[in-house]
Amino acid sequence: MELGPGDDAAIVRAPGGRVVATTDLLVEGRHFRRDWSPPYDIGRKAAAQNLADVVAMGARPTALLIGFGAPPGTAVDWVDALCDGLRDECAQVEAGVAGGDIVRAEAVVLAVTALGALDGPAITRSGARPGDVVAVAGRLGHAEAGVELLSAGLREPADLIDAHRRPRPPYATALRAREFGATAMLDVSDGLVQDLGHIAESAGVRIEIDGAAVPVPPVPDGLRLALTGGEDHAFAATFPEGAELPAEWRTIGRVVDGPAEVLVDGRPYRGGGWDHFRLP
Ligand SMILES: Nc1ncnc2c1ncn2[C@@H]1O[C@H](COP(=O)(O)OP(=O)(O)O)[C@@H](O)[C@H]1O
Ligand SMILES: Cc1ncc(C[n+]2csc(CCOP(=O)(O)OP(=O)(O)O)c2C)c(N)n1
Ligand SMILES: [Mg+2]
Ligand SMILES: [Mg+2]
Ligand SMILES: [Mg+2]
Repeated sequence: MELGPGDDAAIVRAPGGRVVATTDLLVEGRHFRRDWSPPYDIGRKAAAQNLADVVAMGARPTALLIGFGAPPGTAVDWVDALCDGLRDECAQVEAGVAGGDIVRAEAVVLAVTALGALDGPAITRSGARPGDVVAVAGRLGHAEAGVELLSAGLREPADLIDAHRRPRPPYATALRAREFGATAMLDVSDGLVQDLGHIAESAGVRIEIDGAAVPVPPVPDGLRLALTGGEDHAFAATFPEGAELPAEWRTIGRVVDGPAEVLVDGRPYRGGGWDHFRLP
C-alpha cells in the first residue's frame, strides 16, 4: 500500500497498472448472527469472503475497504474485535485494511471491497475447455453443516460450527493455480454445483462431477451438503488434462463438450445452492 487510511482515499500499488476489485455485502441475520458468532469471527469471515474472490481471479489481494453500519449502543469492544478479525484474515495474504466508513444502521452490515494485483493473465470463469479436469481445494459443505446445527439450536461438533463462523479458504494453494495451468477458477460461496454452473455457462461447456470423488463433511448427509452448501470458500478450478495439481487440490470431475450444465454421476443435479431471493 502506498498510502493507507487517513486521506480522502487510499493509494494501492498495481503492477502492470491493473487492480482487481470486488465487493461482497454481509448483513446481520443473513450472513451471520451476533448470537452465533463472536465479532472476531465475523470480521474474519467478512474479509475471507472478499479475499477469496480476489484470489479466485488469480490475483494477489492487496487491500480491503470496509463500509460498516451498526445499531446505536454497539459496544466499542465488539467493534474492536471485529476489526481484529478483519486484520488477521488480511494478514493471511499480506493484505491490509486501507480505509472505510462507519454509519448508524438498524442491523450490523459490512460492505467490503477487496482490491488485488495481477502479475499475469487473470483466471476467469470462461476459460474452461473440454478435456480439462475439474478440481477443488478446501472444505465443502462444512459451513452449511454448521448453519444447520446452529439453526437446530446445537453448538457441536465444534469444527462444523467453526466452519460457519470462520471459513478457511486455502489461499496459498489457490494462488499457485495459474502456475499449474488453471484455465478457470472461482470460490465456492453459493454451493459447488451452482458455482460450477457459472463456469459451465460462461465457458459454454458441460461439467461432469463424480460424486464419489467429492470431499464431504463428516455428517450423514455429507454429499448433499458438499454439492449445495456455500460459504466454505473452497476454490474450484479447471486444469488441462494430465496437468500436475498444486498441493491440496483433488480432481472431482471433467469438462466435456455439451450444453452448459453440471451433471453429478451422469444426471443433472437439481435444487440446492444459495439464492438470496428464494421465497421461504
Ligand atoms: N448488483 C450488482 N450489480 C452489478 N454486478 C453485480 C451485482 N451483483 C453481482 N454482480 C456481479 O456478478 C458477478 C457474480 O457475483 P456474485 O453472485 O456476488 O458472486 P461471487 O461473489 O461469488 O463472485 C460478479 O462479477 C459481480 O460483480
Ligand atoms: C444466519 C445465517 N443464515 C444462513 C447462512 C447461509 N448463507 C448466507 S449467505 C450464503 C451464500 C453466500 O453469500 P453471498 O452473499 O451470496 O456471497 P457471494 O456468493 O456473493 O460471495 C449462505 C450459504 C448464514 N451464513 N448465516
Ligand atoms: Mg459476490
Ligand atoms: Mg463472493
Ligand atoms: Mg452468492
